[in-house]
This record gives sequence, structure tokens and C-alpha cells, in this order.
Amino acid sequence: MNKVQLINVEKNYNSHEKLKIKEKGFNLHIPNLIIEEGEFFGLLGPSGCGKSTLLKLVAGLLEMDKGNIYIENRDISMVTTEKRNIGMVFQEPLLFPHMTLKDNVAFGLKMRKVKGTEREEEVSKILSIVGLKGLEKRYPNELSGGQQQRGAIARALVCKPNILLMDEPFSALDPKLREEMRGFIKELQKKYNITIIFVTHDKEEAFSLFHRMAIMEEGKIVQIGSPKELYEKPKNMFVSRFLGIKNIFTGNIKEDYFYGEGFKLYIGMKYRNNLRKNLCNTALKFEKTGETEEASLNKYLAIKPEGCKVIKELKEGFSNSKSYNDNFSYIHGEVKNTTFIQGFWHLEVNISLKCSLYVIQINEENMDFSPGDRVIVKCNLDKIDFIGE
Ligand SMILES: Nc1ncnc2c1ncn2[C@@H]1O[C@H](COP(=O)(O)OP(=O)(O)OP(=O)(O)O)[C@@H](O)[C@H]1O
Repeated sequence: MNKVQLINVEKNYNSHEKLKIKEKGFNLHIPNLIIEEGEFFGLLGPSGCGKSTLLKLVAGLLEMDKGNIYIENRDISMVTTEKRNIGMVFQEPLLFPHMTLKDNVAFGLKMRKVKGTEREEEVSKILSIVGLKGLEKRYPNELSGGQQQRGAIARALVCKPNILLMDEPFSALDPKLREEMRGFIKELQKKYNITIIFVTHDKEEAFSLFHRMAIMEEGKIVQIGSPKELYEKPKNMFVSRFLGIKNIFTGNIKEDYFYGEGFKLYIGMKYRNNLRKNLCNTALKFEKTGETEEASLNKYLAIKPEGCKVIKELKEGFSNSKSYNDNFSYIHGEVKNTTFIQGFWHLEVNISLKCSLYVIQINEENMDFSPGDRVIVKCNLDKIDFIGE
């Protein structure tokens, strides 16, 4: 079921009278965004791309210039914030300092005129759900950062909101607590099937939490998908860079090879497999120059670190970049850096004077690596792709 839908929503800060005429305005435009019931949905993007603006529009804290917002198929565009029944959690817990935790959590219910005993029951229930039972009488300054944020979550959930909006709720916490809180919200979301829209610019947070996420740039959604989909098929260089996807090389395709800066990689099978046809509409721009299409292509080649395997070069005469069977390509290199993390090698291999390839592979017996080792990198052609600009 559609829980939230935004249709043709626009917010233009140009019309903000405080902005000087010459100042470049900001324009948010969301043609159509659907968030499903029980979905943990992320809004991701660099600072200033409009994540909080989008959240505020859903909450009714900002007025739209155009468009409609629906919650459970009801147009709430003209409905006030209080009547939208939305829970909100911000970066700072924003608990009232002069109230106990219990009173803070009860506040929303009191405003809704929920009677004493029912209120007590609801507050007690939600405090035990967020793991704060026993701390009812404490004031915010007597709670840790994580406890305060749990208090803020309890306060947002106690009125049984339609949706929970969270704007970088854990970014002020230290790394250990942040991880703990991520685990906590993930479990809570799953257990109670809460629909959450969560703003972050932290990739790690995004990959560990969201069912789906939207990557935003300058007020627009560039790509939507599950973290896995976005990692495997980033739409363009902006998404790839933002997600920190490694091993992206510029170069040209000619015949069965990709020519990067100082290296070449056999991509025959991948190329023949109609990849070119699939990408024509999205990524690759074929210039009609009269030359062969292949020669005139300027492309970004992405090689997934986990799709490669580094093998020690034992014998001479291994011809560079030749495929021994159709689904792999081989490239010579020299190990530049090695890091061993919990059973995995993270290797940086120089494949030319200008380019290095980052590889992640499981540790195997007799497979120790050191900087300076001559190696062969075996690339799985299923794990290479081309990306549009
Ligand atoms: N009230 C306002 N008046 C004018 N411009 C504004 C206003 N609020 C935000 N902006 C501008 O709109 C753009 C989007 O802001 P927004 O806070 O939505 O970004 P964000 O993606 O949430 O950023 P961050 O990650 O830094 O919180 C920014 O360029 C910002 O300067």
C-alpha cells in the first residue's frame, strides 16, 4: 500500500523574499515519489541537496509552492502539521529540559487530551519498548546522549504516528553509540512495521538501514533503489562517487578492449553480450563521427573490488589482459598497499603509472601479500560495468 506519495512537489527558495536577486536560488522538484507501508526509506545526498526540505514538506513544517502530498491516499497538502499525525526525530533530542523523561514522552498525549491512566499505560509501554524503563523520573540532563535520543524516539512514537520522519538522528552521537542506535532503530522498525523516512549523508548508515533510498542532487532525485541495486548499478558518476564506489576508470573501448590510462583490459565477452545495446539509452553516448562507434566512445569503466582476485605472479610469459576463458580478464600489476581486516585482504594494486585497482578478497592459505609483489589481477567480467556521466 502507498503510505506516502509526493506528486509534482516543488519548493523554490528563490521566491524567498530575504534572498537577494543575484543569489542563486534553490529549487526542489519531486515529480513522483512513493514510499510504501512499512518501508524504511532513506534520503541521501550531499549537504544542501534538499533532504531536510523534503522532510519538512512531508511534515507540513514548510509550505510547498506546487504539488500534492498524499498519506494513505488522502491528500494532506492543506492539512496542518498537528493533524498530519507524523512523528519527528531530529539530530538533537530536543527534550524539554524542565520535564522528566516520563513527562516529555507524555506531552503529545496530553496535548491530545488522552486521559491519565491511558496516558500512563501508553508512556510505560513505549518506554519499555525503547529500553528506558526505570528512568522515568530522570531529567534530560541526567540521561546519556543515546538515552536522550531513545527518549525522543519514544516521544515521537507514543502517539502512534502514520510515519516517522528522522533527520540525521544519530549524527551527534559517538561512533559506538551510533552503531548501537542503528541496530536499535532497525529492530524497532522491523518489529512494529513502522514507515520511516530517514535523512542521512552517511553511506554506511544508509547501507545498513534502508530498504530503499533516494540519492538527491541539487533538489532532484537522481536515483532510487535498494542499497544493493544502487551499488550494483549506479546511474551515473555522481551516484558512484557519492556512494564511494571504487575503481572507476576513464577510457575508450576499441574492439574487445577497454583502454584506460596506461592499461588495457579485455572486455570482449561483456561487450559482445549486448551490453552496448543495453547501455545505449542510459550511459553511453555514441557520437556519430563516421569512425567506428567503439573508437569514439569515452567511458567510465567500473570494476567491483569484490569481483577481482589477486594472484601472485609465479611464471613469466603471462600475456597482459588476455582472457583465458570468456568470463575473466587478467591484468598485471604491482601491490601498492595491503590491509588485512578480519579475514579479508584489502589490496591496492598499481596497474599502470597512473591507475591503481582496489581489490577485496578473502584470505587463503599461502596467499600473503606485501607492497612490491608482482601480481596478476583476475577480473570477473560480470563485475565490470560502464557508467554514464
Ligand atoms: N529558509 C531558507 N531560505 C532560503 N534557502 C534555504 C532555506 N532553507 C534551506 N535553504 C537552502 O536550500 C537548500 C537545501 O537545504 P536543506 O536543508 O534541505 O539541505 P540538506 O540536504 O538537508 O542539507 P544538510 O545535509 O546540510 O542538512 C540549501 O541550499 C539551503 O541553503
